[in-house]
Amino acid sequence: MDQNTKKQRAAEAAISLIKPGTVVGVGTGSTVNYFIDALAANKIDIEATVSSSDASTARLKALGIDVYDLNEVSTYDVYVDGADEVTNHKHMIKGGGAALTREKIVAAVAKSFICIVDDSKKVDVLGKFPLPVEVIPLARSYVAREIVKLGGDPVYRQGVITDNGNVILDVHNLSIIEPTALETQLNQIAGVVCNGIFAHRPADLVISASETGIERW
Ligand SMILES: O=C[C@H](O)[C@H](O)[C@H](O)COP(=O)(O)O
Repeated sequence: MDQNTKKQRAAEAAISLIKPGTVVGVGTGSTVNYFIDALAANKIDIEATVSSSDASTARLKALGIDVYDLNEVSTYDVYVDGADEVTNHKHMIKGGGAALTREKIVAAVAKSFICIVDDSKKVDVLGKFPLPVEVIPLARSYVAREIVKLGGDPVYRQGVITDNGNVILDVHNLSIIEPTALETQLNQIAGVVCNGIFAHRPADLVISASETGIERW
């Protein structure tokens, strides 16, 4: 079974957790694209969505699904998003598609976070996937030097501007033993907008698809 089929199966497994009449939080990426398509195909009568990126907003609207501005919503039940890595503790690395900051905000407003992945994303320790850090453009070199002091190897993601007008540093060679502490530490560097560790707000449920079926934890 190829990776895209697994992504699709994880996305479709999340559909049964979506209740009619509710607002649904929608993440970003190829796995979430399958979720958006399944939301439309299953014709679940949701009230609307809130979205974590311009790309997801465009896909939702193209399929006739309403998108609320997050400022119109005080809270909502379920946020569904993919991840680049996820652990048994439901900590994640996100931001491979540069959408980490809006994802963290939209996830923060949700009562629960459902992470949908194929089984290649499951890891014991975060950090093999280079950690995305969104940075104010003016601060790029300064932030990179500060990250080197923390033991990481930052690489500027050339040609990528986030939906917020910022740039991304991908930090290689981190073994993230204490994700909550590193999430906080990175956020304290002046010029960092957000980093891709989701540990302060982990997932509540991970749905992972493999050759043999769906695993939930
Ligand atoms: O910025 C992108 C997001 O964090 C994605 O959720 C993450 O990169 C996983 O993407 P995909 O489902 O395409 O593997």
